[in-house]
Amino acid sequence: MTQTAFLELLRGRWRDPARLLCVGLDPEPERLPRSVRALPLAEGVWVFCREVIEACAPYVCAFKPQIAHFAALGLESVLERLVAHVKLHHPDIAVILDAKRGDIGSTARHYAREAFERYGADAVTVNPYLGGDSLEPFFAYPGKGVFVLCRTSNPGSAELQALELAGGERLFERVARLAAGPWNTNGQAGLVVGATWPQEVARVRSFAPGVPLLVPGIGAQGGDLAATVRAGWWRPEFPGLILNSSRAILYASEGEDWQQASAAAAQSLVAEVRALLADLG
Ligand SMILES: O=c1ccn([C@@H]2O[C@H](COP(=O)(O)O)[C@@H](O)[C@H]2O)c(=O)[nH]1
Repeated sequence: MTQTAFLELLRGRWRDPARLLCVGLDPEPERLPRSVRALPLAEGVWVFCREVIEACAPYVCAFKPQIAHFAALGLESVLERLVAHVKLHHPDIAVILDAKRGDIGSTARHYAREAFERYGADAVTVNPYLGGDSLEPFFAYPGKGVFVLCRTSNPGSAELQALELAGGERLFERVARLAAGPWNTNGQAGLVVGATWPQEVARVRSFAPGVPLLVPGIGAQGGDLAATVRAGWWRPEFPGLILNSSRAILYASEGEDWQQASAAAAQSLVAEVRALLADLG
């Protein structure tokens, strides 16, 4: 069966231009609602994530499972099942596997296979530190999105990513230029830029026009939603922003009304984005 290319999935969901939300799936056993914690761990994580997917599906352009949250618990099979669930029940919604892979080519081939063949993700996050050749195995997959870490949301990200290179360009700017240009051999490149750095979102947008930006950092990390949308939004038919929120949606309520609480949090984020876009004109 041919799969829809990642950018086509985004275009489909962006027919509603405010549907820029990506809900991150970062299960944390101690934060699961009491009734879910009563289940065996694998069953609890499956039920919790599946219900969040169902509650939030109307509001999202993508889901982003974070692989460490599953692998650390030995729950890779739950992750496989969740991706398959999205692909079966919501085939128009993209799954971005947040794995931040990066290694020499021979190993990177296995990471790419893991993301796209084992898990069946539509896109994956990768670390560019080893250079363009380490990313080739990911870009070798036609139609699969490759999100290159550019200016990450964490407090220490400037330590390396903002270093000034000879000639004055900063490292993250070089990454943006390379990822949008020569590295992007399958035409499905994206960049990861934190909502905690809206000015850098604007810089990255100027180096990578029209490239989708995966923007974590709103919600639990306190990133600036309004400034981010203004800085990174591209065009009405291709807004170019995937705004990730994980904990603020997943754990909107840690009580037994969690499905409704997650749906309400997702809906209100989309409403906020809609109001911001109306202001943009
Ligand atoms: O720069 C980055 C890159 C990835 N992440 C990941 O996104 C989510 C954010 O979770 P919140 O609960 O919304 O803070 C998480 O999976 C990170 O690993 C990021 O935060 N920053």
